[in-house]
Amino acid sequence: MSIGKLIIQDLRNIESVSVELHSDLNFIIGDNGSGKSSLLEAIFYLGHGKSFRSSKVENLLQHNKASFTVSAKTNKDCQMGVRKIFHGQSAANTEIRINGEKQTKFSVLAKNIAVQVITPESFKIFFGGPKQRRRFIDLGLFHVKHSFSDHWKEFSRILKQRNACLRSKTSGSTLTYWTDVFIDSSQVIADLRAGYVEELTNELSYWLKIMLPSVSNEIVIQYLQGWNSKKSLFDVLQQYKEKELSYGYSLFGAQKFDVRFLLNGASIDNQLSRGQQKLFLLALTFAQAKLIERVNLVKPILLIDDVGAELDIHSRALLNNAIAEIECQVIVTAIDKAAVEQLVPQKENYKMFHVKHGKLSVMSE
Ligand SMILES: Nc1ncnc2c1ncn2[C@@H]1O[C@H](COP(=O)(O)OP(=O)(O)OP(=O)(O)O)[C@@H](O)[C@H]1O
Repeated sequence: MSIGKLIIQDLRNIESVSVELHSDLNFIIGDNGSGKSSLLEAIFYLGHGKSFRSSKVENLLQHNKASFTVSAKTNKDCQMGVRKIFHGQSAANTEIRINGEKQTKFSVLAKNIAVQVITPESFKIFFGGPKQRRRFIDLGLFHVKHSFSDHWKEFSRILKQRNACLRSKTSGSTLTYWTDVFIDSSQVIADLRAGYVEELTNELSYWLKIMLPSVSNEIVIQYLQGWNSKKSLFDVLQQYKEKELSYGYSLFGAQKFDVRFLLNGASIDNQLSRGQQKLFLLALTFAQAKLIERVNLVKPILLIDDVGAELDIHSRALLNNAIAEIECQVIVTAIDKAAVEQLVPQKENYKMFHVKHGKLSVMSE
């Protein structure tokens, strides 16, 4: 899947844009504050129903406007659109349409369009707390293992109930019941994730060979399921029953999973340079995109914001090799043409746009 026509209205500094994107590769060039990231925000919103930079969706709304709209026509003739309408400070309505039909859930849109973004901040966040890593892995699972979404909803419901018991210090049969179902549900989620991480690891090695060839054979993904892998979750919860009751929430289980990226057995963020970390994250994202494509037959859309940041000429050339290989729609932003010089293909198989004050124009050579 790739986006052909993209229409954006009243999103950040973009008042009105209607543009025909290239199905493979697009460059968005513009000064700081011109609206490059806003354009990526619009596409990301279509795939995720949220912003990639802010937890508040109202930050996407252009000042003094009451709604914003993003719509796209894909190369498969699928027309999809979202309008977010705000009423005063907090409440907002979301109107979602696919091929003219009203939809109530973003997940329906997300099944039709898989969008992944890499920004200069991504790698810092990614190697920081576990939140981003969990989100990344579960996004892949959502697209690749179709039963995951229902299992995850069920797990979240059970976790809530179990936490309510622990919070209110309800021990006895009610806690036993919720603990039993929590264990079963955690195991289902953990098995799905373990399978997915294994697939991702295999795919990653292919992309690392292209983007980080010098260390590609030494990098592994370590999966931490959320409790000691040498013990059953039942035994762990027995052992820490009092501790969980005193904390008032579940300390172990599938909600606590994480992944570590190791180079020769030690965390890669202490060993790779920032540019290499960015290449690693790109390789990981490309690997995930490829898995999504293989299973869904929907080509993900990759957004790379400010590609020049952290990457030297050599690294950009490596990224170029990966972009040539990925066969997904790629949208790259940069502050000037020089930053994308190594990424521009020989054949004119791309489009380059200039953005200024939230307006887009096709750039001539
Ligand atoms: N809600 C909003 N309404 C109107 N304008 C906004 C809103 N939020 C941000 N802006 C403005 O939009 C402009 C574009 O921001 P954006 O992040 O897209 O820039 P950019 O081209 O990616 O710049 P940089 O290269 O610095 O990252 C900024 O000048 C910002 O002040």
